[in-house]
Amino acid sequence: MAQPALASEERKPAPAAHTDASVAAMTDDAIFDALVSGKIKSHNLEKALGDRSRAVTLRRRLVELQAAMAGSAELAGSAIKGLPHSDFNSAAFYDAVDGSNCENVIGYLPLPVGVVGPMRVDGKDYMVPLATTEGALVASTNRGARAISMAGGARTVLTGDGMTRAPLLRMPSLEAAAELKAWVENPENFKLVAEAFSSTSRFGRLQSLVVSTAGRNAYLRFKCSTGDAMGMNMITKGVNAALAAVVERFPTARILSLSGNVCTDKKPSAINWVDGRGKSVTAEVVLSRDIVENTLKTTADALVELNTGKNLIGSAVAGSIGGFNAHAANIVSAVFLATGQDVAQNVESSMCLTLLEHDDDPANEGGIIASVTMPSIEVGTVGGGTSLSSQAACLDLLGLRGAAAEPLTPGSNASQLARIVAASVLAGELSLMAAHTTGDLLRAHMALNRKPAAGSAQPGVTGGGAAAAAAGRIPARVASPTHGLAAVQGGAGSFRHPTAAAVPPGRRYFAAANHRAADKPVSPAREAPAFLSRHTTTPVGDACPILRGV
Ligand SMILES: CC(C)(COP(=O)([O-])OP(=O)([O-])OC[C@H]1O[C@@H](n2cnc3c(N)ncnc32)[C@H](O)[C@@H]1OP(=O)([O-])[O-])[C@@H](O)C(=O)NCCC(=O)NCCSC(=O)C[C@@](C)(O)CC(=O)[O-]
Ligand SMILES: NC(=O)C1=CN([C@@H]2O[C@H](COP(=O)(O)OP(=O)(O)OC[C@H]3O[C@@H](n4cnc5c(N)ncnc54)[C@H](OP(=O)(O)O)[C@@H]3O)[C@@H](O)[C@H]2O)C=CC1
Repeated sequence: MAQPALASEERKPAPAAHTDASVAAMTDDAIFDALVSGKIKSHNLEKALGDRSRAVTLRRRLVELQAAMAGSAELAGSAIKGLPHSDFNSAAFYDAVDGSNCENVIGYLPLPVGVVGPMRVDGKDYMVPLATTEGALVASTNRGARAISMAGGARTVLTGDGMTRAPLLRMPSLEAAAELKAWVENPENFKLVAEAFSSTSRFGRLQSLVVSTAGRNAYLRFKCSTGDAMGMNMITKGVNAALAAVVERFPTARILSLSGNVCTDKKPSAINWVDGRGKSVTAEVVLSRDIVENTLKTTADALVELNTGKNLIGSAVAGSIGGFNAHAANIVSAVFLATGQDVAQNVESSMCLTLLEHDDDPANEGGIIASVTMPSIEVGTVGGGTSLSSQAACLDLLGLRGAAAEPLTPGSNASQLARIVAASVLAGELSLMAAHTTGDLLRAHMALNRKPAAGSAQPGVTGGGAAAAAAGRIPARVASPTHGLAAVQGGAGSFRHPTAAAVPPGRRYFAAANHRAADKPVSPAREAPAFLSRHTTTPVGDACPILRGV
């Protein structure tokens, strides 16, 4: 296949830079102002400062500000404080865990939490936390998020919302199994069963009950709404009560298990792919040629061709169920870990159909329509691991902690989280697919995903990043001293900050002052000047780049 990667010389030039030493000598307040004004990039802090703890502290201050722009200013402040970075209150943690999250506890496992964003989803900006040990994942998703926000944001639709549980009943005969099915599926009897189900929860409401039979086995697939909970305990409790009503009518039925695998929980299955489980969401973004070429550094033709060959045909050849994507599971798992979801449910939650299509609108020649359709995202904002302090802080960062409060209806927080999961997957898909088209995958991972032994070159990559770029093997931006590859490979590199001229048009945040596309919405944080003025000396208003929309 032709590699339509843009030649490195066609790419935007790297911006002018501070030297690392000059940045390290600045005060924290001065660096923070430089971050806000776009003179220093947040993801370059470690390299520029040579002090990773200081980098994390400064980045947290920035994320607090960015999250404040996306929602409640004070909430964002407490969110980031709730996510520990230097010390950890293990006694409170063990108290919280006991009786709800883990048994036989012997410790805890620190996992790095990175952040992606601001990413615009349905007109609102989000800072999305990702917990992962796969270097390059956050960088990649961040690139996709940037492309999405530059395009005005992702739009999402929720096409289904119901958790399922399918107990297995063993009937004395084939006929009894058929009779059970007919009885349960009769609307009058469904009402009886639903009443018993609903008596167990203020939020769990039975939506449907479909029976599959196999010989004398009957599988009753209950589907219910679960408010803001992911809902597995809730539905299992409801099903237990509902079955009492069923068994009263069919006393010879034997309940073999509350779960008969037709649910299907934590295992691959076609039923979830076809019928949905949890939240069914589609997220879409329309990207212009400029964004495809300058942010993703590829072309529409290359993306469309690869998506067809890899995500559609390749997955079909592999006999995939719901795996018509590049790496949805990467982003789903990372968001799940950060926000306290049941990570085993990433099996079905990661089912995803990625579409990258040419835009037939003549006004968007060279652009693409990108979407992910995910029928089975199982998430909650109450229950399970969501109430542990660090995970709750990550939900706070999204403004989605706990039960949705008035005037929102119960379930709004959980469904919004599912929409953000889908949009984040869209970001990850766009960036990885772009990297595949340009041959950047391995190089990015050698740079960001493998620490070299002291003094040794990276396996699989010879020479420094700049040398590799000069040889045309890697894109200039990856090889730029402002990014990881040069550093890992021993490139001397200096820290750079963009000049007004060097900032690409359409840059969303951290752009040089006074660049703003007039037709794009303004961040809600524009209305939070008091909060901002407490946190930065950068002027609030149009002159403050961080307050600007795309
Ligand atoms: C690494 C990039 C993004 C470089 O890509 P690039 O375009 O050269 O990066 P750039 O330096 O020009 O920066 C562009 C933007 O990317 C983001 N970005 C860039 N660097 C950072 C960073 N350090 N930290 C945070 N964000 C970063 C950031 O938004 C930045 O904008 P800026 O803020 O600079 O204006 C690209 O090469 C890439 O996306 N590679 C793909 C890596 C990837 O997606 N890995 C995921 C795992 S793959 C896997 O596990 C599954 C697999 C592969 O087996 C599945 C399959 O396909 O079968
Ligand atoms: N039992 C099982 O088979 C399985 C369990 N799990 C585990 O289940 C746990 C999650 O179960 P889940 O049912 O989601 O959570 P919980 O068991 O914590 O139940 C949710 C609780 O929150 C209450 N609640 C308060 N406000 C709301 C609201 N707005 N919306 C919904 N509920 C609200 C519910 O009230 P009310 O009492 O009125 O319903 C209920 O008591 C996870 O730990 C997961 O790992 C995972 C897979 C299988």
